[in-house]
Amino acid sequence: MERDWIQVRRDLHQIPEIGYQEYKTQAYLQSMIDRLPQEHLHVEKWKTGLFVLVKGIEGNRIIGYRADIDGLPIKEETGYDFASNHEGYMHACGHDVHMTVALGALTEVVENRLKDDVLFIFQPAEEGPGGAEPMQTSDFFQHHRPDVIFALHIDPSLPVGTVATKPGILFGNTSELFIDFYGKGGHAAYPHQTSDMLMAASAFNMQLQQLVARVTDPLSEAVVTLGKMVAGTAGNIIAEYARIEGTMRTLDPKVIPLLREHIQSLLAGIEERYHCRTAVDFGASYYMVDNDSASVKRFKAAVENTSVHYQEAPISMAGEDFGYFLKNIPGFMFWLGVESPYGLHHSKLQPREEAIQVGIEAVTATLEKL
Ligand SMILES: CC(=O)N[C@@H](CCC[C@H](N)C(=O)O)C(=O)O
Repeated sequence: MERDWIQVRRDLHQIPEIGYQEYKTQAYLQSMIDRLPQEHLHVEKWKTGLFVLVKGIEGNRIIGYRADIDGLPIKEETGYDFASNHEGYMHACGHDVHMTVALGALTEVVENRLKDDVLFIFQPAEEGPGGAEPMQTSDFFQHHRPDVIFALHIDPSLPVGTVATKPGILFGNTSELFIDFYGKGGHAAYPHQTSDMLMAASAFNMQLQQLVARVTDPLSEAVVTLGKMVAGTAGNIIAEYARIEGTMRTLDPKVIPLLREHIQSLLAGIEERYHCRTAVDFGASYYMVDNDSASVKRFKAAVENTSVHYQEAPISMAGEDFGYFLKNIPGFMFWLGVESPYGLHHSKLQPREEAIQVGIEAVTATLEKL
């Protein structure tokens, strides 16, 4: 059956919702699945996500395919006439494309049943606080645990028609970082009577970067980014409170606890120097995406039989909670080229929509051969 996957992607693009708020998204996905012949389908809700099991002809194995479904708190600036209807939120990480490709592959598999069962996983909260780990503890997953699993992520830097991955580590380990600074505010003209939290948070930011320069082994690879800092109320009031939000990424999972330990010690110094109290929360952490070499080999062979071009990918410090699936089940993740002048997490991200059909072709071919 011919479907307009570009329209589906545009519909999903208009309703981005953040982690565990994906109610409209779940309802939209469910409505698309309801239109398919139901005979060999079983749909199970999990929080704001969905499991969709397609029974195969023999059903000796289960192949898992996961698509993440959440959006980001970014104000869209694409100028699309199908831009986000949710002010301040955007599918700026391509999960609208991920879901559309999954629906396309699901439709193919329902219409041309495979030998194996296929479990499609529409997973909430990839951007945080993480859905992959808790989803695996559900009864449904425990009873339909895939033997092998894979997923894709769009890549704005790759041309349309290209997919890329590698055996071994593809994405790093991550840990979020949230710190509140509590001090004493006051008049801009009397700093000696205050403890300035804007200053404390700035000092912490400068010291934090030195951890990567001087604490971690240069060969172990690490990056620490603070993406948000909030402090103060007006130009002539010394800030009594500041908050920073950030993330750390490493290739070696042992480096995350090391960074956390040094952050605690830096904060003890900040408290003493700036006469303040701090509270740190390391939020969610994601395990690295470590691709199984044999599965990558089968993926490469599968796509080489199609019009899709395969190439080897470099390691990325992006984080992906799909790593938690791969911690327990062999499989892999790959990049799908979408050629956008603006990158992931950018308000002008514009994936080329021809990539959707390429994704459907690559995923369907892989489901047949994995
Ligand atoms: C592919 C991608 O962009 N993933 C996100 C995952 C975020 C993990 C977590 N919320 C964190 O910020 O550490 C990424 O930012 O890499």
